[in-house]
Amino acid sequence: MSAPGADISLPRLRLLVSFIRPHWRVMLLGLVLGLLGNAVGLATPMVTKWVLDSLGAAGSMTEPIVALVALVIVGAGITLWQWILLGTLAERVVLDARTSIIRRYFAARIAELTGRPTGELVTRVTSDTGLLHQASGSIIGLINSSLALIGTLVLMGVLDLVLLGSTLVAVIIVGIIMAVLMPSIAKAQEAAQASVGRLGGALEGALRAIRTVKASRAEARQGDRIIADARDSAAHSVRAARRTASVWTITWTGIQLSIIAILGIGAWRAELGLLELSSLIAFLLYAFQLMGPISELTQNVTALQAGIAAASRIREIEAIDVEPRQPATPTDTSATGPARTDDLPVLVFRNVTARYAPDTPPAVRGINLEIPRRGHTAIVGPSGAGKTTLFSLILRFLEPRDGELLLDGRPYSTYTHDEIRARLAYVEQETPVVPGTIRDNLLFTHPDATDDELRTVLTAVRLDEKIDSLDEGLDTSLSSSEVSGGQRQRIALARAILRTPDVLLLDEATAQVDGLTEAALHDCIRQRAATGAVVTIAHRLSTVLDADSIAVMEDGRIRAQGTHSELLASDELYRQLIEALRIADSREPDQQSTDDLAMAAARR
Ligand SMILES: Nc1ncnc2c1ncn2[C@@H]1O[C@H](COP(=O)(O)OP(=O)(O)OP(=O)(O)O)[C@@H](O)[C@H]1O
Repeated sequence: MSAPGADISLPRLRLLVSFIRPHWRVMLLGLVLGLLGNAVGLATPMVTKWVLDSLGAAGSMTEPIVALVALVIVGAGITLWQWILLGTLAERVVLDARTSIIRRYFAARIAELTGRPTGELVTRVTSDTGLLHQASGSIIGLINSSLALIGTLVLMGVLDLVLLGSTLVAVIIVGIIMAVLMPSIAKAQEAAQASVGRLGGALEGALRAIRTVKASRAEARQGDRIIADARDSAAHSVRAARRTASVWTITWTGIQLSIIAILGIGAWRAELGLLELSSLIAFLLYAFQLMGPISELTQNVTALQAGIAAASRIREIEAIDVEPRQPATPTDTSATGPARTDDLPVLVFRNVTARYAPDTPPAVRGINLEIPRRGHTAIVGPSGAGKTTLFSLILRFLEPRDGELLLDGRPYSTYTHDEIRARLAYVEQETPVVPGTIRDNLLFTHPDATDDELRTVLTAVRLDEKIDSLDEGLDTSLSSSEVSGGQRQRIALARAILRTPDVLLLDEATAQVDGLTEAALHDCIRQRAATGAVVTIAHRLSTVLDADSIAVMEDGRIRAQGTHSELLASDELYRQLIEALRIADSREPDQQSTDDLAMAAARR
């Protein structure tokens, strides 16, 4: 990605300033300290001239020397204070930006996050925010160094206008070189940063799929692909480094040549009696000092450009859509819905159509489905039939385009996302556990659950003995290899049944699970279905046979619904699915899913 130009245009500068604005008081103090520091720096050569002018005048040397020492000490104190102040400010700006992005990520709609490479999202927090660090002090630095430059030139002019003329020639040449080279340095830095973002995305994806990468013997190829992004970043950074080096070298040489010129012209003018020797020395001191503001200007412009690029990448993230915190339709008395009775279905789909993007065909259409307050509803169907989309709608990861969902007879729009999810428990198929220990995972939804409650659910999923056998028990990290895939699924199940949810949503793993896990799963489904609602995306015959009601999906629609025997008698696709599941069950148990089975059925 190349951000639109690397210029320091006003709107882009405003973007950077927006990160620093909350800290304007500290900025102001930093600026005042900077100005004081400048004044001290500018005064030093003049006081040196005072020392030289007092040479020979007995007894009058003390004052200027004391003043010189005082200037050095005060200058050091001011520099130290400003340094610490601006360093702290920079860290605060970075922390603020990181906090804001992290909060945004967790508030975002699922589609906003799943549509971007995870690693790139991570890079925005870790790497881009870092660039704000230097940039935060660069605005003050720019003001300071510009004023120092002007102040130095003015005082040089006070000392000798002819010498100032030769100095100005050097300064103008340096200025032109900077103006030409600086934008290209910023562009190169920006491109390097974009490559780092791509690298993060690709690396994260590849590490996530490391088993497949290795099994496919694709380590070298995959590594090369990602290293290409790293190389790309390095190439841009090297270009930036080369240009920065050129700017520096030319600036240094320019200043040194101008000092030699000043020395020559100054000595000649002193000989003619047009310039005092003390003034020449003071002028030379200013000429040496000139390097300070010029190099500061260079560094600050570079930091500012990098910061502006980072700021626009960070603000881009702030444009991502978040889930609303308030219900779309505020609840009024008429919207509270019918009284909650056992007959009232807990969830209802009323003619629901949903699509993932405005220009894509609907993923599900015309869905009418009731989930009773008690019992097990299984959803079956071939791959792409819309099973996961149905779950996404229930969990409100996706909003219907037409129709509506009801919870306890009340439209979803009258609830907040939080209120709805508080009534559900969800066991996802692919990543059922979060990073951390077993305890962290169990307490994830209800952090206040007691150890007794944890033990009860662990017993229910037949994990109690396993946990007891672990050295660190509940505090065993899930990154440890001591916990198998099936056990992870049971941990997720235990978490889901911890506080008896109204609706347990279970996306059954397509991969084969061990016997113990399968048995635990079915016990839990049965127990939960006796008192609450369980909805499964079923991939196993035993789960389907367990269900009180089965919805058969095909091509985004529910084509049939009923009990197992009703569907066997009435629905051809269901018969094919079941036949395929039977074949799968009678075969060596492996990675069968209804998806593969449906394909098998289709071939028959
Ligand atoms: N994030 C997405 N963006 C765009 N289209 C999507 C997205 N997720 C699913 N779809 C499309 O929506 C339709 C239904 O997909 P869905 O994932 O709900 O099916 P499924 O029955 O769960 O399939 P599977 O069993 O393979 O997971 C498919 O045509 C799919 O291509």
